[in-house]
Amino acid sequence: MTSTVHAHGAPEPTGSTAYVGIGELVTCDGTGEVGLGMRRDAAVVVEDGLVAWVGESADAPAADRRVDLEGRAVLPGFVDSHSHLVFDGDRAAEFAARMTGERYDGGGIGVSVAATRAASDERLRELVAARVAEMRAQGTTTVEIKSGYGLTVEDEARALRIARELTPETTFLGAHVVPEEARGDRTAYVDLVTGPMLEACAPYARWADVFCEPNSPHAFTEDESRAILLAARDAGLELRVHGNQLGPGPGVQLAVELGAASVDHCTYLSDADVDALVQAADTTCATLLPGVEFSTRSPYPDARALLDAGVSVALATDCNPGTCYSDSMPFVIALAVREMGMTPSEAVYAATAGSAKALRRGDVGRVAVGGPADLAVLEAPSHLHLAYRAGVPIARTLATAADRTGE
Ligand SMILES: N=CN[C@@H](CCC(=O)O)C(=O)O
Ligand SMILES: [Zn+2]
Repeated sequence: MTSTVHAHGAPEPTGSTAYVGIGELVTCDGTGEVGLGMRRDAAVVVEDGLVAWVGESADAPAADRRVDLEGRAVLPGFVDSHSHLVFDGDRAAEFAARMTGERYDGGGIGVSVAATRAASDERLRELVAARVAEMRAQGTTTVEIKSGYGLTVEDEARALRIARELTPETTFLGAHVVPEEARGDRTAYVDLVTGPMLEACAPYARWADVFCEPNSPHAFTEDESRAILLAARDAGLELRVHGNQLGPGPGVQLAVELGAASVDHCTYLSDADVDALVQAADTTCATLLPGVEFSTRSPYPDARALLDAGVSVALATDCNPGTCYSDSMPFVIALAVREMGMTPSEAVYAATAGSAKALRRGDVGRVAVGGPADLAVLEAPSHLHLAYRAGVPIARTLATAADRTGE
């Protein structure tokens, strides 16, 4: 375990801290409006990285330190359950081309693969750490990180080793695309992913993921995806799927069939896909990534319809160099409200407890006594301001529990 860090890198002091004068405390305890568990004039006492007490500010017990938040809102730190932070290189020109009409088809991933392979361990480690620090500065306290820009046995294992230094939520994505050198023999590449690559990566990964997308020549078919996910499951990894991003496809049904924790994107869904997600709501979340629709000029998924049908909806950034180079959960919340029909409360829940569910984590994404003290604070009196003041940096991490490195 590494030591606890504040958003700005200062160590969390040992002993207890009473955060008092919280104008609005969002606990996500499942009660009240959409489960947000809101309390007014609240206080939270944090001790050694854990929440030790929650209650009325006036009743707060004595602590080693007392911090008056003067009416600010406090909420669980955001849970970003989908990111691809281990990369080098720049694809800003690809983004600019899309803004004038170019379509995204996954072809640019090869550019990031070449740059990432060429980077030293030290440089990659610095890049990933800086991105995680940027997330924390905006209120994110749990992050999932995928591999997928290595696509050789050594480069994928390296990406996961580096990611594992920062989070236990690491995901093996050797099946991101078929790399250029393997295009002539897709079967051989699938054999590599399900064989030596999986074996080298499994020790550093909790999850396995596949870019299942018949609408991209670079990604994986339903049969290829099933074979890769089954092999990963046999190796002890839990499953997630990139599905239905570029058009209708088999991703959602496959994720549900295999009991994946989440199917991510869900931009193009059929009625049968929605039905399957409703049936599987206890097991499989639909993780929506509206930063991708923003950055690829694509239609947004209909979150309103999914929520009304009873689907478990999560929100995440998908921070990556191609489809969304933003690691801002407040930006995602604002898009979810403005473009996908979610209420501000639904969006905050989906970005905290909902996204924790997509990682099968019952401990994070909520504020509960005995749980990790992962807290975000707003320069605002209410969670409504996250969407209301879009683009303004009002969220920051207030406290984090000890970094959970999975070691
Ligand atoms: N679609 C697959 N992977 C990423 C994009 C990766 C890239 O373009 O570099 C995504 O989730 O959108
Ligand atoms: Zn992704």
